[in-house]
Amino acid sequence: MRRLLRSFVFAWRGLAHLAASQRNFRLHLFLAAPLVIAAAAWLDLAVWEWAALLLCIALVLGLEAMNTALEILADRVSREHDPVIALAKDAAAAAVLLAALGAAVVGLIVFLPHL
Ligand SMILES: Nc1ncnc2c1ncn2[C@@H]1O[C@H](COP(=O)(O)OP(=O)(O)OP(=O)(O)O)[C@@H](O)[C@H]1O
Repeated sequence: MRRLLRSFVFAWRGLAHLAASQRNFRLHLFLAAPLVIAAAAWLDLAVWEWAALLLCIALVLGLEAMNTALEILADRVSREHDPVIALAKDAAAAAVLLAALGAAVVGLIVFLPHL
């Protein structure tokens, strides 16, 4: 039980760091996600629609977090210009982009019929 609690503390610390240091993460967490949730509540969406939207929010935020983790590690490995680090960072950025595009498509599929 104490181990589980410690894991939550570490994860919470990670969230606090992301919110304090990453502009994109802040935008998703404090602007995009609340807007989507407010619109979903206003439109009285079905359970599956809520599930799809919440999953998208979690996916985008989670991949933003992983992208930041990789950037931090890459910067610790080398601050010099390195084509391999560029590949790794670009791939992580692509993961975020793909999730954001998928979330946008899901948003259109869910919201358009209600509007
Ligand atoms: N050490 C490096 N060597 C080579 N290319 C790099 C290096 N660091 C960053 N880059 C290039 O710059 C891009 C942006 O990297 P950076 O670490 O500045 O991320 P960022 O601007 O903070 O991105 P994000 O908005 O996703 O947080 C990378 O995708 C990569 O193409």
